Amino acid sequence: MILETIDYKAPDSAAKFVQSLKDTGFGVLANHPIDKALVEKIYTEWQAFFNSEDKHDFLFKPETQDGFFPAEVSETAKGHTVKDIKEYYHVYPWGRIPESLKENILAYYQAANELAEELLQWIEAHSPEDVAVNYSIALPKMIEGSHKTLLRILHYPGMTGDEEVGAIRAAAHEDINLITLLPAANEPGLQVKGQDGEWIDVPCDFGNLIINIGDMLQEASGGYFPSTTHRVINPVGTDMSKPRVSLPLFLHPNPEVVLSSRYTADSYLMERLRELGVI
Ligand SMILES: O=C(O)CCC(=O)C(=O)O
Ligand SMILES: [Fe+2]
Repeated sequence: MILETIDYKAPDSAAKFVQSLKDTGFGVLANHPIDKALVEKIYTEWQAFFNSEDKHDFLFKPETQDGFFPAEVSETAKGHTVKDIKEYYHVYPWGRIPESLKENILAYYQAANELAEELLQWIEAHSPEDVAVNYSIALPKMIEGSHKTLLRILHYPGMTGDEEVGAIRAAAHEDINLITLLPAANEPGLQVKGQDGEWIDVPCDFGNLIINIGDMLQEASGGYFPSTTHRVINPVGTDMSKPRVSLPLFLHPNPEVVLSSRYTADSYLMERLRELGVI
């Protein structure tokens, strides 16, 4: 499997991008409209937040799921028994956000949502007719004004050597949502699983934007777009002590959106969160 980086501004970018999503579940865009300087500022200021004790004032609320999730309550991926080596913060525009971090993170949330709408339009336009006919409403409409779309700021601390045996930064998993937008993180580690079972590094040049299909779009497209397994591996050697920050935006439809004859967005999400043990 090859993950080709696609120039967002090229005349055939939409067709190439959607082909990549169909073939691999992933698409990598260069030359896209997300402001790199903004992303860099966010990495720096959130790294400082995770290094401070302030984060404990924002402990997540189980009912609303916004706020800080310490490493002790971090996720265990579906089918795994060992917790991931990570802590994270869930940003929703309606949720709690540290005052000094609000401006940049909300600017990013909005810009990334706008781009996501355009990319869903690309996916809609390049879905074969027999697939598109099953979308209950246009894909960009599914996320319009959604309060469920989640921006997660992930902090993977530098490794100390005391980590639980078998634990990695993010164990192999699939995303639950429609699509995920992820700026290349400040350190490598993200890998995607090819159909032959081999792990491939996702091109992580700073400035790339990585997009992947989640289970909800796999469901809505009757399996045409695959929700591909991915993971984040631990750094080794001299990079071992380097922390890593990443910023996935999980695009979630409005809860009442019909995904398929089996699920609405809400019933699907609830089933998956129960499996993850976070509700
Ligand atoms: O940190 C990353 O690069 C990816 C994280 C991820 O896959 C997730 O949180 O679902
Ligand atoms: Fe993921």
